[in-house]
Amino acid sequence: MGQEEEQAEGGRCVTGRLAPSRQVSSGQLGHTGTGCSMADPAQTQELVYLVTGGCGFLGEHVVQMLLRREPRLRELRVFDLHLSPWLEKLDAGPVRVTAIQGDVTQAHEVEAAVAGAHVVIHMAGLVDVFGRASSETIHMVNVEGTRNVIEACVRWGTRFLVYTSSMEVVGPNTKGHPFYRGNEDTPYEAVHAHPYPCSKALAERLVLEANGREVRGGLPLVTCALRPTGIYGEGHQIMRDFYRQGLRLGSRLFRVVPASVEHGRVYVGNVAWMHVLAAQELERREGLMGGQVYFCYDSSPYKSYEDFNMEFLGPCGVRLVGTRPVVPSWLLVLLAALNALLQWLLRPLLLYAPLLNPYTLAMAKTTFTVSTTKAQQHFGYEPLFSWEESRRRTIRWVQATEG
Ligand SMILES: NC(=O)c1ccc[n+]([C@@H]2O[C@H](COP(=O)([O-])OP(=O)(O)OC[C@H]3O[C@@H](n4cnc5c(N)ncnc54)[C@H](O)[C@@H]3O)[C@@H](O)[C@H]2O)c1
Ligand SMILES: C[C@@H](CO)CCC[C@@H](C)[C@H]1CC[C@H]2[C@@H]3[C@H](O)C=C4C[C@@H](O)CC[C@]4(C)[C@H]3CC[C@]12C
Repeated sequence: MGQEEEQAEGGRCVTGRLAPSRQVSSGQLGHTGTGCSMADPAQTQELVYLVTGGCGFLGEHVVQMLLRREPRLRELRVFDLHLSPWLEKLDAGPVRVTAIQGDVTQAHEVEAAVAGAHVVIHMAGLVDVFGRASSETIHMVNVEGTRNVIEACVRWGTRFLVYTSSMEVVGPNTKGHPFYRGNEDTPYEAVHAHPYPCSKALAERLVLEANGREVRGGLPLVTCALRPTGIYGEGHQIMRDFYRQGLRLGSRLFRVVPASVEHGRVYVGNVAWMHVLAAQELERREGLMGGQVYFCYDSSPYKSYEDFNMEFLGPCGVRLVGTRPVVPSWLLVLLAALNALLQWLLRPLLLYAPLLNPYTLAMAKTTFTVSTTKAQQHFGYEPLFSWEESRRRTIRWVQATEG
């Protein structure tokens, strides 16, 4: 557990913008031999993987994990609206990495990327609970983008599709009902009002309903959805925002949510590992895994959102003031509503999108934690990183962000 190698540098990546036709440009990376790759030369490298959203927070970890833990990988296609510079420093060993700048809302771009892929991990999406994007845009990217991915799989005969869903497909709901250490079968009234959870729920349904559809060549499509809770780890933008806010406030943050509210969190490396494992096992266990949902979990402790963040920000010199909320609940509700009003009033002039709004407050105030072993039972998932290792890596990253 937790003994993953450090990310190695070296190699080169040939990136290519999508041509209007279905062909993507690609390049063979030189093998620099780092010891990071799990590839066994004796095994045939035959598989082509496509990761949509592969340049995002989770996507980067999935790309790295695939390179280390999928010995059958021949080509890895990384599809994203914005290609990241780290792609050029990837050490891909003998694997061909194809970077594709594309938009999931454009069916022809998705088709070109999917053609010839054996497995698709679809995680491209707009993660927006702060009102940065319109509900129409969120729907277009998260739902119609997912529809395009499914249709491309059917068209080109790609049989295995793993979708990155979210805990928010279940809750917290608009009524603030607690979901206390629940699992995939726990009854819960899933009622969505916000565009982001609505879009994730619709997209997840599309993916699950597509399981069993006949793809080109006559075989069935096999799909599953993974539902992370709040992901943390290296690259987590919101953690960085809290750290900067703490520094601005004189190395302090103020408790505003009761410590008794539990919030589910999971380390990004473990979420990435779960994606890789699910993708690998879909083929062997299609009868069991096809059409299933799995919460992403590991041994991260159950804590409130703020107390959990302090596990990393504390060692970086930030302290949390108050054992109870320092602001009365009604005032926080008022501030959140005021932020929403300001956002609406200022919209014609500028984008005002603070962390606190009625929706994020409701999320932070509602217990939502999972306790399940379904992924372990269905495809043998065990977290790769212990809590201690996840914490150590995250602290090191937070320290480095302001360094
Ligand atoms: N971060 C979390 O806590 C969390 C929790 C549960 C589920 N998820 C899900 O995990 C996935 C990845 O989330 P993340 O936290 O890495 O977010 P992210 O924003 O860092 O990554 C999303 C990636 O998708 C890309 N993208 C956005 N629109 C696109 C488009 N139209 N076409 C192609 N690419 C596009 C972005 O450029 C980005 O690189 C999302 O589907 C999200 O809903 C995230
Ligand atoms: C009241 C504030 C004072 O400290 C705290 C606000 C915290 C919020 C910004 C975050 C509380 C819960 C977070 C969400 C949760 O972890 C799960 C998510 C699911 C995922 O699909 C996307 C990210 C997120 C919505 C995440 C976003 C930030 C919070 C709302």
